[in-house]
Amino acid sequence: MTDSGSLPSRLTAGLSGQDLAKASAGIRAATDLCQNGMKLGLGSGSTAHAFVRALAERVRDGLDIVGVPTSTQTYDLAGELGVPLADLNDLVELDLTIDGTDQMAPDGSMIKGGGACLLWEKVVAKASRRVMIVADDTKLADHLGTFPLPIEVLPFGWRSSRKQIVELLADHGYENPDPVLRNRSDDLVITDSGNYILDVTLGTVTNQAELTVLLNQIPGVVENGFFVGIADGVVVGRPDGSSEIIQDLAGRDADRW
Ligand SMILES: O=C(CO)[C@H](O)[C@H](O)COP(=O)(O)O
Repeated sequence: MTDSGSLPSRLTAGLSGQDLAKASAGIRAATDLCQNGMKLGLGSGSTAHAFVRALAERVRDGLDIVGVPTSTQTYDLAGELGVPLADLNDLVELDLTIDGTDQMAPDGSMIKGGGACLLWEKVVAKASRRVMIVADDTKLADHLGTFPLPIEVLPFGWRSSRKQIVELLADHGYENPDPVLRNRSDDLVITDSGNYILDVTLGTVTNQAELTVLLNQIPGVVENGFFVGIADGVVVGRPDGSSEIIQDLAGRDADRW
């Protein structure tokens, strides 16, 4: 389902290239996927935030939804824009989550966590009956792994957790894995749950389903950025402002987009 209909200029003014692609995916998701009465998971990152801005316009026009943010940044943005918010503990189950991705393979598996929000993002996605991803077309890859995998670890004993991560990855075919503690502008990145992020570049990944289980068995690993069997579909935005909705990704048997 491709759409290159006109985009509201107040949401796209001055944007070009990848930013326009992100905005077009976000606007399409808010326009075509959100309906009255829905309990929505609100993703994190610039593409999900383009969605939140477009959703806020629909709320101002009368759309009746409630949102659960997947990060403090999304909580702040959605709150400022007047999107009604709720605590996941008060809703327990959601109708639909719209979130971004760092990389998506043709079977719908993803690497997420470039914005350090993977833990809340996975909790919210797994609480949702349906998960749709918003992405510019650079995020679609024939396989995962060129984007470094984020792994959220407890600060307590993180060096021991890191050592076990290295051993696990080496045992599963990855040469000299080197998880790096994430810093931004020389400051250690601390997640919304008070944890650290280790980023590890893996190259070509084909065993993401197995790794996602094994990584989470290491004491101190809180969550990893593989999202396998979670996305139902993707809204792909392109630099010309067009967008396409691809449904039924989970379990899709394809090795190329
Ligand atoms: O997983 C995420 C944050 O943890 C984001 O969804 C991901 O990093 C994509 O971000 P952007 O839309 O800015 O490219």
